[in-house]
Amino acid sequence: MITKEAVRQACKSQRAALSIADCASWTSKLCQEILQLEQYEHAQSIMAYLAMPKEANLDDVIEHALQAGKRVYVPVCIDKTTMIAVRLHNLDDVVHGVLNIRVPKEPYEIIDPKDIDLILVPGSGFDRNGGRMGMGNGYYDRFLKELSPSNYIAVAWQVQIMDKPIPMERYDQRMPAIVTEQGVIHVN
Ligand SMILES: Nc1nc2c(c(=O)[nH]1)N(C=O)[C@@H](CNc1ccc(C(=O)N[C@@H](CCC(=O)O)C(=O)O)cc1)CN2
Ligand SMILES: Nc1ncnc2c1ncn2[C@@H]1O[C@H](COP(=O)(O)OP(=O)(O)OP(=O)(O)O)[C@@H](O)[C@H]1O
Repeated sequence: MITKEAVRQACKSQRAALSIADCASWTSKLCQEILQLEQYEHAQSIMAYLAMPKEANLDDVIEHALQAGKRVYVPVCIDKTTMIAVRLHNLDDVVHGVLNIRVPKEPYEIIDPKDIDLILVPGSGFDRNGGRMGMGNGYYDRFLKELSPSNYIAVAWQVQIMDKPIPMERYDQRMPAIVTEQGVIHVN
């Protein structure tokens, strides 16, 4: 049997092997796909994430949302298991936090996850049934646990959609849909 960790390493190394030029070329298409989502259009508050290199980048979506007057939140990990959503007013108001991920400057304006209209969820790999492989700390699994799937959607590059099912465990949250630069994959 292939272990979850082996699949995680495969997903992560596959993403690391992407070229920066390819990622850059997919970014504007991805942004367009997200802006077209009905849930995005209707959302007054969104939670995005500040992408790591080669991760599906949402900076243009964040910029658009801020311009459109939506409230924007991004994740901040405060310990090994807990992630909070912190308001971002400006993409320039960030510092480099743990693992070099950008985070808003303190003091943090924290929101209750239940009060976010749309959460864009990152991952290292997904399958067509909404199976998700994250970075391995279970941050999003815990964060999404009590929320309705209508309030979140996964984001990835199309090459991160695996043909084989992602091994799912008890705590793993299935994604209702995945948006990539090639469109939306709806899960039955
Ligand atoms: N852009 C972005 N922000 C995010 C996440 C994410 O997936 N993407 N997260 C989603 O949960 C949380 C951060 N979780 C992360 C967990 C591990 C690693 C990571 O790269 N770990 C290293 C090993 C640790 C180390 O270098 O010390 C690795 O996997 O090689 C990155 C993010 C919150 N913020
Ligand atoms: N709701 C929860 N309560 C307790 N433990 C949890 C919960 N959700 C996940 N975990 C634990 O967290 C650990 C990491 O989970 P998993 O491998 O699914 O992370 P991931 O989804 O890949 O990571 P991330 O969400 O941080 O990107 C596992 O040991 C899992 O059992």
